[in-house]
Amino acid sequence: MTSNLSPIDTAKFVAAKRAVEFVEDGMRVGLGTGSTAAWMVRCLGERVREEGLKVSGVPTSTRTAELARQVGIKVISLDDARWLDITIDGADEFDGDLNLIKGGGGALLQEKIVATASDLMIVITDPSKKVDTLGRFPLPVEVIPFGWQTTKALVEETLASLDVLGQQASLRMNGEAPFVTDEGNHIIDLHLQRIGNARQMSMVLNQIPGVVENGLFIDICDKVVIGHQDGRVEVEDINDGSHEEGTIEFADAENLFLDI
Ligand SMILES: O=C(CO)[C@H](O)[C@H](O)COP(=O)(O)O
Repeated sequence: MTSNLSPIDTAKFVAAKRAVEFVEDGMRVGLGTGSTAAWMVRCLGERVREEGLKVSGVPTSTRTAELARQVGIKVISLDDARWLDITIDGADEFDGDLNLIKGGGGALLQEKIVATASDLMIVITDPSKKVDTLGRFPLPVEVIPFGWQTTKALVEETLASLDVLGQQASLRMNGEAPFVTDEGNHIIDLHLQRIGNARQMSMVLNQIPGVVENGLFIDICDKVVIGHQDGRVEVEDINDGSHEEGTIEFADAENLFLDI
């Protein structure tokens, strides 16, 4: 099999293509955000257009909503759906218990709400994002703009009392201005290197006034689909401990990308 996609995009496509096989007719589907999730939206759109699959999608960002509409997926709000059958999203890191760091793309708040409202949460990824212990990727923390510098100082004080190696916190920027999320908030990235107790870290961060949510997803993800650049795909399920392997045809991936 050949494709003009880069090896990393091929791996993302392979994971996305396998993951959308879990979507069934009539399902309400949470649509993640990021470059891997974008492949999933394209692959799901292909099933909608070519198989007549009927799904309603709840996007986790304005970017994803726009792409979903472009590829023919019916878009509804979470309030319309109330509860979802499945969510498929990317991640910045995952560990052996399928706990995650998310929010590299700045959509962690909607992503966590949508994933938590889903019967099944699937993460799609390439193998490079697997870690023994979370924390190599900077942990995003969404904070309200009011008094963000005070909130940042409180976060730094809290880090000093926890089992972490690094304690540097930086405001995420978009050029010269602070990055603004879809909900009008800012993001503080925590450069920790290693999070010894992710569950505790998540709970403690969310107790700080001004913090809206953090990017640790604990006990939320059910399955991880890992795509490889040669077309191999692995599916791990944390609930039943299963591990399956297969292959995905990726020669047509580029067309899907260019068409939409
Ligand atoms: O959490 C996210 C966005 O908030 C993304 O899922 C995460 O950043 C992974 O992105 P990509 O697939 O582009 O590597």
